[in-house]
This record gives sequence, structure tokens and C-alpha cells, in this order.
Amino acid sequence: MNVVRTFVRNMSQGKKWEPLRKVGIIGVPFEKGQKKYGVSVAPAAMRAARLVDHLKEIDGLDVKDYGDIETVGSSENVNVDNMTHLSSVSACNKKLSECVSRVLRDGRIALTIGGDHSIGVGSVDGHYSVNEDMILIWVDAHADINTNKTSGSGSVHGMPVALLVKELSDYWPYLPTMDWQVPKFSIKNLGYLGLRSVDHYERLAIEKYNVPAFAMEDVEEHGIKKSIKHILQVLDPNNEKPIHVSFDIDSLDALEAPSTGTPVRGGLTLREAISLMEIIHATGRLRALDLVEINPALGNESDRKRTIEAGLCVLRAALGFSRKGTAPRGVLDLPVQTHSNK
Ligand SMILES: NC(=[NH2+])NCCC[C@H](N)C(=O)O
Repeated sequence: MNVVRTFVRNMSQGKKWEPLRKVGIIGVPFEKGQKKYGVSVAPAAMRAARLVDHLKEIDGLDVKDYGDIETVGSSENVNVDNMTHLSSVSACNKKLSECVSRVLRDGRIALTIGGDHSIGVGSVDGHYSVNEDMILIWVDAHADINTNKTSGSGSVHGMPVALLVKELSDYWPYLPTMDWQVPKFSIKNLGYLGLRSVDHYERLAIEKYNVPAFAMEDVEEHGIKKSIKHILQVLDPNNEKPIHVSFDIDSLDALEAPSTGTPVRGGLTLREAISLMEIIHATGRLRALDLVEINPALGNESDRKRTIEAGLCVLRAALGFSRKGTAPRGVLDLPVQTHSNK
């Protein structure tokens, strides 16, 4: 209880932030926000790859696994034009939102393992309920800011940002089953990194609201460190706001993370993603992190392994793993060169 009070006070008084040394893992085996089988297997695959042990290797990190969100499909049959499986998406996200809020109130960083990116709705909603001053960094090849009227696919994983931001609420029809989710988060608190597949209307929205968006050509021009620092500076010049990072594995180059449903070539290197996450960690303000769109059913065994390992590396960097400490065991299955064996 004391922890929670200190946490809340830090927020409102703009005190110096320290990285939170406690994390709560939430698995979301959900895939109805897109059309391919397999992304719902990711939480189990990550746990089988020793997710918890890898995080526990981080010095001083207290890791608690909250288990998986129940994702049995909703029985309600709602029909919204060009929006597939809305009632299931809604039911899963409602539970996730409550769970993310609970983890945060327990004084832990909420680490959500998807699932497809439609679960960003519940994750951000749950975070916003606890920290209304949060900023959101969407790390992704795609902008995921379509509405059902602009989407070419009808898949909700391309729509979560548009569902979340209050500025776009008038562009939606009434969405049955979604009454629990009132869009309150402002698009002014959103930044993008890694974009390279942005649909026509998505681009218009990003330009209209002047969203700080670093596409791959910008990352190439400025480098990853300046890119993320610039986004943080624009969204939070006084370094006082809690950060939510929603990390889609397809932000990585398809060679680094092949097992994903909508891969796009020409993305971030794993090294860049790690560097980005180290900077986020160093702010001390990371409070929620999503890792989504790992699909272990796509590609061959080596693709699957590479993708999961990349995900683990990203999470470790975000949660404070330091290469100066003990060498990572079994993450990359490579001999680690140290001074003693050089
Ligand atoms: N999170 C993702 N992988 N999103 C892919 C979205 C692709 C496309 N823009 C769509 O709306 O369908």
C-alpha cells in the first residue's frame, strides 16, 4: 500500500524517477484481431523459452507472473461493418484493461505479452485509468490508426490507436459491446517509431495531429538514440510522465523477427531496438510495456526461435538488463566472449 502511495505521489509532484524494480507479466493468448492462426500461442511460447527466468536474471528485478487473460470468444454476435470479431476483441480487452490496472496498482511495471496488436486497446486503457498523464510510444512497422471506414483489412489489430484516442472518437460508428472503453487518451501524448507501412488515411491523421513519428528513413537519418530522445522531448519536455511502450515485433526487420503476421522488410535492427529500450529504461519512467505479434506458427523452427529470442532481448533491455553484469545465458545460444576466454 505504501509503495502505491509513493508511486502516485512521485507522479503528481514531478520528483526524480527511479526505474521500478518490480514487473508483473500478463499473457494475452488472443488472435482475433487479425486473420492468421498462431499469434495466440506466443505467451506460452515465451514462457517455454524461460521468459520468467530471463527476467529474473536482471539484477534486483522482482518478477511476478499474473498468468493469462481468459480469452474464450464472446457469444455476442455483433456486426459492425468492416470490423472482424469485435465482440471477442472487446471482451478480451476489457479483462486486460482491468488486469493492467491491477498490476500497476500493485506497484509493478505491467508487461503484457500478446497476442495481436488489438490488445493495445486494453493495455493502454488499463494504464490510462491509473496514470492519466501517461505518454505512449507505439513502436511498429504500421501505424494501427485505421478506423473501420479506412481499414483495408477489417482487422482490428490495424485499429487500436484510433480506438484509444479521443480526437478520433467522432470518426467511429456506435460500437456495440465497447461501452466500457471511453476514449480519453489524447493523441497529443502519442509518438511513433519504426513506421514503414502506413495507409493513406493513417498518414493524414498523423499529419493532421502533428504526431511525432519517426519512420525508418528518419531513424536512418538521425540514428535510433536521437530519434527516441526527440520523441520523448516532444511529448514530455519536463521528463515527468509515465511511459507506455507498445512494441510490435514487426517493428524489427523481417530478417530479425520473421515469425510475425504482417512482416515488412527494412525495419529496425535488433541492436537498434535494444538501444531504444535501454534509453526508455534509463528514464526510470517505464510503467507499461506490450510485446505483440510474435507468431510462433509462422516460418520454420529457426525463424520461430530467432523471433522469440529477439522478443526476449527487447524485454530484457527495457527492464534494465545490463551487459556489464552477468552474461545472458541461453538467450542467443552463442558462446559469450568475456575477458577471461578471449
Ligand atoms: N499490428 C499490426 N501488425 N498491424 C498491421 C496493420 C496492417 C494494415 N495497416 C491494416 O490496417 O490492416
